[in-house]
Amino acid sequence: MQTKPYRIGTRASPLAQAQAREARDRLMAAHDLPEEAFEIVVLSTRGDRVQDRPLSEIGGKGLFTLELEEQLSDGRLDFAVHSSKDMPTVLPEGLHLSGFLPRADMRDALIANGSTSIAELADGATVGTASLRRQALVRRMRPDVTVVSFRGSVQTRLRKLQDGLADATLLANAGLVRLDMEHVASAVLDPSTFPPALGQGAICIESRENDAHTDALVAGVDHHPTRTALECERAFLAALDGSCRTPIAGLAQIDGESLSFFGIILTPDGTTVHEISREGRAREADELGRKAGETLRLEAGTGFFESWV
Ligand SMILES: NCc1[nH]cc(CCC(=O)O)c1CC(=O)O
Repeated sequence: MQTKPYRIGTRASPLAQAQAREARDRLMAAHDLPEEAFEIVVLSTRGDRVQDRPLSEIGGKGLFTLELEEQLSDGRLDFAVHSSKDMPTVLPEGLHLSGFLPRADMRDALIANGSTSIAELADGATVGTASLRRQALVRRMRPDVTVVSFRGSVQTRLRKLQDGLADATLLANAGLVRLDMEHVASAVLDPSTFPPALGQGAICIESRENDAHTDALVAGVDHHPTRTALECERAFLAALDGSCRTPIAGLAQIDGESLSFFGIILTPDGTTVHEISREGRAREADELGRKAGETLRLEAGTGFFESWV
């Protein structure tokens, strides 16, 4: 019997803390443990502190996980809770993703003062987003739209919208749901025309590879179909060397033993697009994602990746 509480690491944003509580609540239910068996440790990360520049400029996704991973590696934390889409494909040595909670809504929500689609936005409207994927997907449909950088927590971005810094913004619907803010969405966008980020909507748990005790705990909440979908999506991302500089989107869906995958890469202005769809077996998720990424990489050619970095 564990005597000290499990130390759960999370970033400080309200969304990150809601995700940590969801992981804790699921672990409590799965193992019939009291709330006191867990302690949620809130850390501020470099990615959270630097909000005036796009992520792609300040060093990418790793900045959101660095502080948590340091404390995880040296044993100050037992595990960390993250949004899968914020996780780099390569983790620090000795750490692994030991669990995936059941994926929530993976779609993007449009928040646009009444417009219920990208097509309906006013001529020359301004869209606030710091995501290269969202920027490219919007500009693909609406080259007349101007994109302005919006970073910060969900609350910060909604405040910027209210302050008139843009006519519309896009947020992960899963985040709105977790914050009980679904009502702010003007529309939830169809993944076939507005594909999500790889990993969007799925909460993951990161822990030490040699910590069998934590692995056994986390196994109680690991959701197999979500893990399989994420294996495919992360293999796709890794094959494309998914730096934060390439607009990239996609989705793996599991139906029993089968898997269907859709992936897309674009130039930031949305004028050049390469897409791929693949059907296969769930048990080959990793290979299917990797091959889809390699195929797309060849099709696009090296010039595609070098044209704007
Ligand atoms: N980059 C920030 C981030 N990371 C994960 C989510 C949403 C929650 C999720 O995808 O599970 C968000 C906010 C957003 O994109 O609106």
